[in-house]
Amino acid sequence: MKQVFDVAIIGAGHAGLNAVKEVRKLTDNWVLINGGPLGTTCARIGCMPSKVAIHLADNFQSRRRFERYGIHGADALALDQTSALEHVRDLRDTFVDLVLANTTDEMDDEHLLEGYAEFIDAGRLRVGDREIRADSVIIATGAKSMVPSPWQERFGDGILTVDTLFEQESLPKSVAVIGLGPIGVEIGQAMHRLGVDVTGIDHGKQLSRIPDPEVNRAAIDILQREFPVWLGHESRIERCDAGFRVYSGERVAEVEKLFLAVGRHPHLGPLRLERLNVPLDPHGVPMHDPETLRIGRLPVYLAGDSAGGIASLQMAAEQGRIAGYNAVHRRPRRLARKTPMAILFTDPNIALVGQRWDTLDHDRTAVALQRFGPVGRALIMGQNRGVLRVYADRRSHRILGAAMIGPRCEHLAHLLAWAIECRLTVERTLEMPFYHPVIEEALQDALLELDKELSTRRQPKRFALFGRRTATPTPAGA
Ligand SMILES: Cc1cc2nc3c(=O)[nH]c(=O)nc-3n(C[C@H](O)[C@H](O)[C@H](O)COP(=O)(O)OP(=O)(O)OC[C@H]3O[C@@H](n4cnc5c(N)ncnc54)[C@H](O)[C@@H]3O)c2cc1C
Ligand SMILES: NC(=O)c1ccc[n+]([C@@H]2O[C@H](COP(=O)([O-])OP(=O)(O)OC[C@H]3O[C@@H](n4cnc5c(N)ncnc54)[C@H](O)[C@@H]3O)[C@@H](O)[C@H]2O)c1
Repeated sequence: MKQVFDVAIIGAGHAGLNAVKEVRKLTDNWVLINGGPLGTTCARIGCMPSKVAIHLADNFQSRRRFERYGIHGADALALDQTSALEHVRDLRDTFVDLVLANTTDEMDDEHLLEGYAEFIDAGRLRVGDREIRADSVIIATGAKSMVPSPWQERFGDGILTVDTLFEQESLPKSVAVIGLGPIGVEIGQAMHRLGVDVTGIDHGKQLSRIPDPEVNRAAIDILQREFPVWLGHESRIERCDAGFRVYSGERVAEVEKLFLAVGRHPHLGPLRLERLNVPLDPHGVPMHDPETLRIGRLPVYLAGDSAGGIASLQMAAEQGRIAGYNAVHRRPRRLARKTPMAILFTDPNIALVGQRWDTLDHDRTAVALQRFGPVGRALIMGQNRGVLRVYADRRSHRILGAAMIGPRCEHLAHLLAWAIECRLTVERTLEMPFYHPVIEEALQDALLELDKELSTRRQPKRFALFGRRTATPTPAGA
């Protein structure tokens, strides 16, 4: 068996698989090492199965609008949770098969090694009883759901996470979702809509750390109409006959199970990184160049969730490509800075684009607020809850960022991200084509509001005079 490679890639998620694609353009002397099941976090427990569950739950939820439309009998509709979970697993298996078919299935034993890797030093790895030498190493080991050890020790039998949820035969009757980040909010709402009695709890005051206070308020308000959302207190848990009693400040819920979504942390423990002798950040992530992804001067690179930055599929793939390229080239490529975007697939969607509220220079920023209440398309869809906030620079008139909760905001977020990426001004964006009746008209209205504010500020004196002169009504027919 081969022992010496140009590159060893640790982890067969999207980061590792994209690294392989880059590396194999230059050399065939590489090995991909993967511990745990193949098929990627995205396809097995992450983006894909969660969105299947959400889609299913949203479809079932739409029965609540039927009576309004004159469609009777919705009360008789019932959801078979076992079949619903089977459907999630079926589609999950399809996604996993698609990943495997295009990647690891075609790799031979010389290129794919199953097992957990640990460093002996920067150029040597141990996988089981095998020692591997590599000129460069790419760490792409993903992240792991956090479960605080005291809770694991005392309540482990009652804890669900995204790693175990979709393996259940049926859902619990009641659940406390602890942690309302993207996972807690998306899965919490889906479980509620699938018939689980959900209580959502977070020790922070923001839902999913939404920095814009208007959007955060609207998101809390909208979710709270479906199930209790308790924010701002540490949770205390004890066992009771029903399962668990969960306290949050003055409030208490009795639930059958606990769904923990308190964060996912880089999965670096088994790698024995201390043997690299490099400084680690407080989360145990080696200090590395965020653009080249290289760790100090070692021929070792970090990519994807294991790098500890934003956990998103596109970011993992892109970092994998950069790490793969840099592992086999002398002149490094740098990670391009793209307009940040985060989309939560709740109903309605929550999205953040570009500059966040808490990083804006508020003296220089014009802010428009558009509610989805009166938006024609949203009314037609019966989904007119939510608010859109768009930020623009008062001097350059460029769009800086946005935060929103509203129907189909996944698409508005992309339009805005592309406008920001192209450095478009409010005026130029308004020159783009808009159709009717579409959700994008909410954006058009927000931009018109910004345009009005920016033009008023641009020429305050002239407009004031002009305004006074024309204040006298023109005689009809003049
Ligand atoms: C529930 C959920 C929903 C999500 N939804 C979205 C979404 O809607 N949109 C979005 O953009 N992102 C979403 N994400 C995030 C996205 O899935 C991840 O950012 C992405 O999949 C990370 O890819 P990766 O390659 O870094 O890691 P992974 O896909 O986790 O791959 C890491 C691999 O390394 C292996 N490994 C670990 N340690 C070792 C070791 N020592 N030796 C060998 N192998 C090892 C692991 O077993 C695994 O196979 C979601 C995540 C979750 C959990
Ligand atoms: N649609 C998407 O893009 C999507 C969906 C799901 C997950 N993800 C990614 O997966 C990663 C993990 O998501 P996540 O939601 O698990 O993590 P997260 O770190 O984003 O959120 C964790 C939440 O738990 C709270 N929390 C932490 N400890 C707590 C405690 N002891 N008690 C109560 N609340 C506590 C935090 O305040 C925070 O709101 C994120 O980086 C996210 O971007 C993305």
